[in-house]
Amino acid sequence: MMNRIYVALDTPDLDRAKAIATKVRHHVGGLKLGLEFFAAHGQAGVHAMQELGLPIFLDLKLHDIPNTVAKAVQALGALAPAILTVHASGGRAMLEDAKAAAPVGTKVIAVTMLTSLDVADLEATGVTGSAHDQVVRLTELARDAGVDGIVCSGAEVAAAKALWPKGFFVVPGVRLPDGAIGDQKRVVTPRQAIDAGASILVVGRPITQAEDPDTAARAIGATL
Ligand SMILES: O=C(O)c1cc(=O)[nH]c(=O)n1[C@@H]1O[C@H](COP(=O)(O)O)[C@@H](O)[C@H]1O
Repeated sequence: MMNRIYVALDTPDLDRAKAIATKVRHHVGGLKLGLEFFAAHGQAGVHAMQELGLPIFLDLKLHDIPNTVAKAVQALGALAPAILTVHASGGRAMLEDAKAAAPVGTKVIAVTMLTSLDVADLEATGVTGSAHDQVVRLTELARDAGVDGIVCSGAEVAAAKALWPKGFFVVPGVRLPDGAIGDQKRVVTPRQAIDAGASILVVGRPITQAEDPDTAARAIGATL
């Protein structure tokens, strides 16, 4: 079974990103590069990380008008990432155009409700109802727009998968029972997320902030 952990290399320091990736490369299935890394290093930084030979998840959570997102996806297509994220709340036309602009081998994945939000945060943005309802609504939108899958917390992934059995489900915000939660709000254990139907897990600080990232990645993998 392929390794389902993507390590989130959230740092603006290219040498640090490379050092962590080199340490954990045999214990993760891929590397996730996000806004922090991309803002600092752009496409050249992604190329540098591709030298490690692992699949790249480019997590830029694009959210803009359809034309702008499609053109950005087209420009990023040169990197041929395995996975690319957009925000589901950008709407159906944006999702359709993002998918149409992506290379054939790139999964376009729609972020539903960030794992750093709770119901009160959602309500402050004008959306009432539970996290479950919001994830279900955006999962249906993403599925009907023809993208490849969604990002949600481990608390909603079972409901999302029931609506979309062939979808690809990315679950971040996972923590071992004794782990520091930080800014995340809807957290489950890695094992709970996999049991509930996650296709892959995104794990950042529990690996990158550990004294020994290699041991931490192995310990998480051993619970799956
Ligand atoms: O799209 C994501 O990967 C993502 C979506 C989401 O709802 N929540 C979330 O935490 N993430 C990302 O997952 C990673 C979680 O990092 P840690 O909380 O350090 O494990 C970060 O890189 C976030 O950008």
